[in-house]
Amino acid sequence: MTGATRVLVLNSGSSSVKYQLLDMRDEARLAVGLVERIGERTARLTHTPADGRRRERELPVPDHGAALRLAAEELAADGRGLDSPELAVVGHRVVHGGQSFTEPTLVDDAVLAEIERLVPLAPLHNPANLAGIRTARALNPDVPQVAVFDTAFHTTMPEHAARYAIDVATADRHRIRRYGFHGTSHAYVSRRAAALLGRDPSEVNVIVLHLGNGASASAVAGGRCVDTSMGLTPLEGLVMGTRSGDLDPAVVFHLARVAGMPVDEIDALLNKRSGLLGLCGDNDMREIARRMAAGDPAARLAFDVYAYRLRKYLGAYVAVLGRVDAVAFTAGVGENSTEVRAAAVAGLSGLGIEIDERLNSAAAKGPRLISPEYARVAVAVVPTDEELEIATQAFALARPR
Ligand SMILES: Nc1ncnc2c1ncn2[C@@H]1O[C@H](COP(=O)(O)OP(=O)(O)O)[C@@H](O)[C@H]1O
Ligand SMILES: CC(=O)OP(=O)(O)O
Ligand SMILES: [Mg+2]
Repeated sequence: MTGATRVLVLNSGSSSVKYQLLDMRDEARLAVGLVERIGERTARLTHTPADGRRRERELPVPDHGAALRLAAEELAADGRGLDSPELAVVGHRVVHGGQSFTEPTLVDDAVLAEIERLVPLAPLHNPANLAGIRTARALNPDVPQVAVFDTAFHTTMPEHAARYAIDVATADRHRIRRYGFHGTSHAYVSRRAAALLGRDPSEVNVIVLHLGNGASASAVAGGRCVDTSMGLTPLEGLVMGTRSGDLDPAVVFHLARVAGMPVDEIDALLNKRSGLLGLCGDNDMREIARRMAAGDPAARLAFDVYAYRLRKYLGAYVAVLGRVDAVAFTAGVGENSTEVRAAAVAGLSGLGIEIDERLNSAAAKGPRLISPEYARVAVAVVPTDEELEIATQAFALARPR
């Protein structure tokens, strides 16, 4: 491999920026960083270069542009700033690509304008992603920027899965349909699950359970997504750390009419104060497991609601796929919580889905099977790596051919 081989990956959330600098020759991480609490009185930056000597700073960071300039300063202090000739491309996670973007895309002014046009569909995420792209461009106008969309992998969903059963004209006018998110992770993990079975992705049907702070399930048939649990926004579907997931839409009318809540307050309630946090006051699954072990009934209920929703989606996606070869657990909770994995598949042996308790609780890293050998469906733990996937896609697009 000749020429520049480094990729900077930016993942801008609503109040944080995560970044990684990778060298694509060996996929080594040259730096990993996080700026959190952007816009609050003091933000915190954590930067860990390849030597593992972590640096931390607390300071006010007003917006995402300022966060990226700070990250660039830290990288420059390592001799790896955005002006380095080794930098091949900057890859950006962009949450909402609507129906416009089905693949990673080299950013130009038209692409920026289209991401801007999608802001009403993702008011918390897309502005942060845009700020990241604009700032990276300003810091080095010569380095290509590639946008990798959370929604892209789900654009293969058939119309009957993507449509809500509402008036078609209204839906179309306002671009209301099911888009799905976490696509980079679902794509990566479904491919890795196929590899774990020693099969080509085109030959296998996989259910992926991405369980982080945000959580979503997807049904992947022969490498293509056919359904996913998030919808117009990342609020639909599974119970999450702070989001309710599925509920009767009439709950919203009820809160407005009977409780007198303004729409922004309902939005905040369902997105930020619901899910596990709303049910028991904690959104960290480790804490919930600890409280549950100590006999705390609220934590128990939160866990049961979470696991029950997961089980329902598993059953639904067995029906969607007809034949399932693998179920893959991923992200913070999926990779680490033996309790959640066990509860999610409890009672599903009739569907061929079961796990081996010893394998499930073994302390292991990396992709691994946790189902008994005789089981019809392979159940696996497959660590996700959205940053590596974004870097790989961005590098492939930006490399001179
Ligand atoms: N050892 C663990 N056991 C159970 N849950 C864990 C463990 N480690 C992390 N988690 C959970 O993972 C979640 C965060 O997942 P992560 O994929 O990092 O989230 P995101 O990227 O969406 O912010 C938290 O709820 C945390 O409690
Ligand atoms: C889209 C989404 O839900 O992302 P996250 O899990 O990072 O909040
Ligand atoms: Mg994550």
